[in-house]
Amino acid sequence: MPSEPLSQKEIEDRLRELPGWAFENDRIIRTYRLGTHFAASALVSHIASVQEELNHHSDLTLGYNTVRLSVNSHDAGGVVTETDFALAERVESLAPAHGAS
Ligand SMILES: C[C@H](O)[C@H](O)[C@H]1CNC2=NC(N)=NC(=O)C2=N1
Repeated sequence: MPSEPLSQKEIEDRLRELPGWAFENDRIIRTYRLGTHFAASALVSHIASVQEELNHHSDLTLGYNTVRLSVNSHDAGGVVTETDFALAERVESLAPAHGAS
């Protein structure tokens, strides 16, 4: 997966395809809301398995009924790359089955 920094325009273009995601402090971020704390913890576990598979890891924050992801590419110097969006797209594809919004 290319780890070249994406331009601001490229990031904005990609975010248009990912409702709920935003660019903040050189990271892409998303907060999911779940029905229960246990559902939120299950989503964290599922995301962690995908992150291990991709070898790309976000900062995951588990709240009462929320899961917050914040990610960029350390190996590229702490900027947003295609790999971050690959992770975001994988999480977007698995989140609905958890009842996440
Ligand atoms: C050595 C290991 O493969 C690398 O450090 C991986 C691990 N997970 C990672 N996660 C993130 N977010 N960025 C990276 O550059 C990265 N690199």
